[in-house]
Parts: sequence; structure tokens; C-alpha cells
Amino acid sequence: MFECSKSLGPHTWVHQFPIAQSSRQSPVDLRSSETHFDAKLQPLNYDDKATSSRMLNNNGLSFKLSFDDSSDPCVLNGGPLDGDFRLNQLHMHWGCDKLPGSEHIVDGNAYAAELHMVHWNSSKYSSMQQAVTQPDGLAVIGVFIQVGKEHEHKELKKITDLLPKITNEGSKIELSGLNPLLLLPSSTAYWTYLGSLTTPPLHESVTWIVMKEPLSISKQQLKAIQSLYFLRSGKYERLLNNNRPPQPLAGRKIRASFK
Ligand SMILES: CCc1c(F)c(F)c(S(N)(=O)=O)c(F)c1F
Ligand SMILES: [Zn+2]
Repeated sequence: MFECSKSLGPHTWVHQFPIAQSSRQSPVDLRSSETHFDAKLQPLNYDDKATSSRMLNNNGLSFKLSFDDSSDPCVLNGGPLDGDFRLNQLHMHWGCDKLPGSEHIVDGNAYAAELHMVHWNSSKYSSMQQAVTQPDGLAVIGVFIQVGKEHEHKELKKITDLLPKITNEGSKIELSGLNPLLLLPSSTAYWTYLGSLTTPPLHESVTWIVMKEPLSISKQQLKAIQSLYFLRSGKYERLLNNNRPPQPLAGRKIRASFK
């Protein structure tokens, strides 16, 4: 069978991206002792459009669902955010076999996987490329994923059913009519803190919004995710793309929308 391929260890990133050792890095351990309830935090607001998207096994590291953010954008606002943020892509981080795969952890505990929905600040910037380097450029919603009963909305199923069709690096497939709103858990409770991309170039441009309630998927769905692999120098390797360990909070405060 395939072995779990380890991407170049995160400890090597600092040579090319010195910001890796800066004070606004992600992911972090969401420790209850460091979180503070903030009554001023608004509920997240999504204009619930079903949008077209293209599923891609990108650079053999993960799969990415890209959304057309130029015409009929899917817009997020509210929560801790000032202004409108357009959904640009969503992707996932997972483990391998028994290894848990979430990037954020909660009081030291990891989940099986973590979904990231990446949005850029369209009130201040004109593209994702321009926003990705700005301190208020991005908002990423993180949703923990655990194995349990199959995802009730079937929205995640639309994604996992297609994964066997993009098992080779660079393969793409159209997926229209996905409603990102339905990928969010029923509870609106979230943590928020100022952080960074969790993979190079590690820009400190992300307002993180991590949902407290995990989504449940079936073992089969997790297997479909974990069986994503790519051909590297003639060898089939499975992906393990999640291994940035929690980074120092360095004095940052984590706000909670719930008591
Ligand atoms: C520049 C493309 C990109 C990533 F590669 C990425 F890993 C993340 S992450 N894991 O922090 O959500 C982003 F938000 C993102 F915009
Ligand atoms: Zn991510």
C-alpha cells in the first residue's frame, strides 16, 4: 500500500520563510485558559449562494475547491470582520491512518481533519493575490472534522464523492452548486484570533475563525480523503499535509463568541 509521504518538515520552512518564527503564526492550541468571551462579537453572516467551483488535486499536497470570486461571489461578513470577504477556495488538512490531522487543536486535543474556507477582504483589496500579504487581507473559517455519522447535509459528501476522480496530482474536476453555508456546523460558536497562513509563504494576513462544533463524516468519507495520493517519480505516495505543529501565541488573545 502507499506510505504516508511527509512534506518537507515545517522546521525547514524558516530558512526560506523567516516569518515562520514571527509572533503571529498559525495554527495554535486553542487553550480555554487563553480564551476570553467577547460579547461584542457578531454572528457570522454568509449570503447563502450556491456557487460554482472547481475541484483540484493541487500540487499533490491537498485538494482545493476554487470558487469564482469575480462574478457572483459568495460573501462573508459579520463575526470579528470589518467589511466583506469573498470566498476564494476551500481545502482540507488531514492525517494518515491513525494520525489525527487537524492543524488547530483544542486544549491539546486534535481532530481527524480540518476544513479551511479561505476568504479575502474585497472591501479593501481588489484580488486574493493583493490581499494575501496584507495584515487584514484574509479570513479563514476552520471547521474541525471527526469520524461519526455521515455528514447530515450531504454537502461534504459532494466533495468526498468526487475525490476518487482527482487522485492524481494536478487532476481537476468541476463541482457546481456547492453551498458553503451548509459546510458550517449548526452551532454558530467560534474562536477568533489574528494569525497566518499555515503553509508557506506563512503570510501573517489571516483573521482566523475556528468553529467550536466539529462536523461528522463517515469512516468511508475519511478514507476517501486519506486515500488521495499522487504520483511522484513513478511512485504512488499518499499525502500527509497537515503537519505544522501549534505555534506560540506570543501574547495574542483568543476571543470566544460563546461563554
Ligand atoms: C496562499 C494559499 C493558502 C494556503 F496555501 C493555505 F495553506 C492557507 S491556510 N492553510 O492557512 O488556510 C490559506 F489560507 C491560503 F490562502
Ligand atoms: Zn489550510
